[in-house]
Amino acid sequence: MPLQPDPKELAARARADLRVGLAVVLGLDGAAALVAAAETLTADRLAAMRTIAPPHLAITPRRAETLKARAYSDNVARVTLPDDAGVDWVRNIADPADDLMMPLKGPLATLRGGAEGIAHAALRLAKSAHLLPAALVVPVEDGPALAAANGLTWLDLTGADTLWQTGTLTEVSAARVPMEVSRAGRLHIFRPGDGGEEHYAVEIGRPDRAEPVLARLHSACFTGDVLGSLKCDCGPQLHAALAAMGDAGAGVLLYLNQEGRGIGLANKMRAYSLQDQGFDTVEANHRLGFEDDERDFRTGSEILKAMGFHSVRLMTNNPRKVAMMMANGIEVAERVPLKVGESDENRAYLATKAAKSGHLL
Ligand SMILES: Nc1nc2c(ncn2[C@@H]2O[C@H](COP(=O)(O)OP(=O)(O)OP(=O)(O)O)[C@@H](O)[C@H]2O)c(=O)[nH]1
Ligand SMILES: [Zn+2]
Repeated sequence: MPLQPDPKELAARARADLRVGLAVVLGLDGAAALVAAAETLTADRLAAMRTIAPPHLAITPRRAETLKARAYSDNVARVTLPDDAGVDWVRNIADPADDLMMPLKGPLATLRGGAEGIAHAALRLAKSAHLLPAALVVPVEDGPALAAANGLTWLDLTGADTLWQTGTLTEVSAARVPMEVSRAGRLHIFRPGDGGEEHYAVEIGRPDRAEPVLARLHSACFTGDVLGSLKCDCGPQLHAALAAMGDAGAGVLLYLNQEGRGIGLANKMRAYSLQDQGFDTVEANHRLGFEDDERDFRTGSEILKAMGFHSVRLMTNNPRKVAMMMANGIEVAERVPLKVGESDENRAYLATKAAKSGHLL
């Protein structure tokens, strides 16, 4: 029935629900569970969830490692909630902000064996909602009935394997934007079909689609791009890439809204707080429960293809970007190094990226 939402549309609704603090009901292979994000959980909701069945808290194996809890899986760790645990307990497990002040959170009991698919999906949903990757999970008997009785979103993940893939991107508008680097600037806006962030393509001149185009995949960095933060090299890289395209008379810069290497600005500021406590950029992401890089570079290759490009001269120091382009049908005719903006403040950050994330110095 065309009026009914499909799983991708329901997932978009579920993400919005989690962000406002609503629980959602997830189903997988005949099992079902009530799921709420740890970050937005209220005491009332926690109490209501407890009346249904004993909850557990799904966290990532990365976060479990910091908390010295056994994950028993590469996908998710499921921490049993003590009877007297309230929202503060849940938040302290989810959020590493006070780890150093209150290091003893354990010993934490974790579940071993049994179906973990829903707990894993709950983490993926929380991540894609740019919340902390931690979710309260309460197994339920009849998912659709519970959802219908309480006006909650029911999302059955059975067979919905494409749910986590980037949605199709559609160009929604474009217009001329004369810029300092080039009068012949044009901004294109692309919207994904999954309700996620829009991404932008800045086209300079009229690049020949038959030739490799000078290209940059730039991930949004509010602090670097807008505030001129000295903690990273993003602002200088953005401006140097645009200037090089202006000089060449042609190029395309994709401005991908993947703030904080895909964890969102709120989580990036959590990571910055941890960096002020002495952790490096990679350790900070791991303590929060994220991988060091959560970006999906397929978005970039999809936009390039939609614009008619097949081959790029890619301005980057990140070999992963090159590999992802090649794996997704865009030829990288040349890698053009982009080394600008090194300062006393970001030297250690750049060295960490080279040592731990494979960036080329
Ligand atoms: N999580 C996290 N993200 C950061 C940090 N510093 C910068 N970022 C983000 O990192 C991303 C930088 O991306 P890019 O400029 O594409 O950099 P890159 O992967 O190093 O690759 P190239 O610049 O192409 O060599 C942006 O999304 C920033 O917001 C940090 O300390 N933690
Ligand atoms: Zn930055």
